[in-house]
This record gives sequence, structure tokens and C-alpha cells, in this order.
Amino acid sequence: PPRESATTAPLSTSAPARQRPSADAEISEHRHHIDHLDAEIAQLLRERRDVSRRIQQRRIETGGGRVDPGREERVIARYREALGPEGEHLARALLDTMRGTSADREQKTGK
Ligand SMILES: O=C(O)C(=O)C[C@]1(C(=O)O)C=C[C@@H](O)C=C1
Repeated sequence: PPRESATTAPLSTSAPARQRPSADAEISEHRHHIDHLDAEIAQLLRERRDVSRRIQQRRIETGGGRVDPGREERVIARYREALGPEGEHLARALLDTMRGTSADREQKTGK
């Protein structure tokens, strides 16, 4: 069918919605995808934390400290390269989570 001209078309924002899945359906589908990715990321983070804790414990047992600042800088640089400047914030939060030493936790438990 011939398309309505710009001058005769009704002023409606719903025209594209007839040709595509509704925005609600599309958003809902993407959110399911994100929920799935978040579950995978959480599992990977638990695995990473287990490995990280083994290193930290071994270092502490052998007279070292929990933190290895040089290694942390290399981890942070990797996240920055992968995700841009915001990757650095993520890496710092990640390392806090790995060490269990976030400011939030220190405030609540004193540990
Ligand atoms: O690689 C280490 O030495 C670790 O202890 C692991 C890890 C990390 O989770 O990446 C955690 C704490 C350290 O400060 C540095 C890095």
C-alpha cells in the first residue's frame, strides 16, 4: 500500500510499534539476557574470589600482607584496556570484593 505522505500522516508515535516488537517486549528480552549474564558473572566472581583468597592466605602465612599493590595495578590496567576509563573503577571495586576490604564493610564490621 502506498505510504501516507508526511503531510497527511496522522501525528502518531505508534506507527513504528506496528512493525517492530513493542519496546516493552524488546526491553524485557534484553533484560532476560542481562539477568543470565549477571548470573554467569556472579559465578565467575565467586570462582575468582576463591582463587584470590588462596593467594592472599598463602602470602599472609608466609609473612606477607594481604595486598600486592604492583599486581593490583596490573589487574587495574587490564580492565582499563578492556573497558576504558570506567574499567578502572570496576577493577578497584572488584579488588575490594576479592579482599573483603571495601570501605562499606570496614564501616559496618570494623574488619
Ligand atoms: O595476585 C595476587 O597476589 C592476589 O592476592 C590476588 C589479587 C586479585 O584478586 O587479583 C588480590 C589481592 C592482591 O592485592 C592482588 C591481586
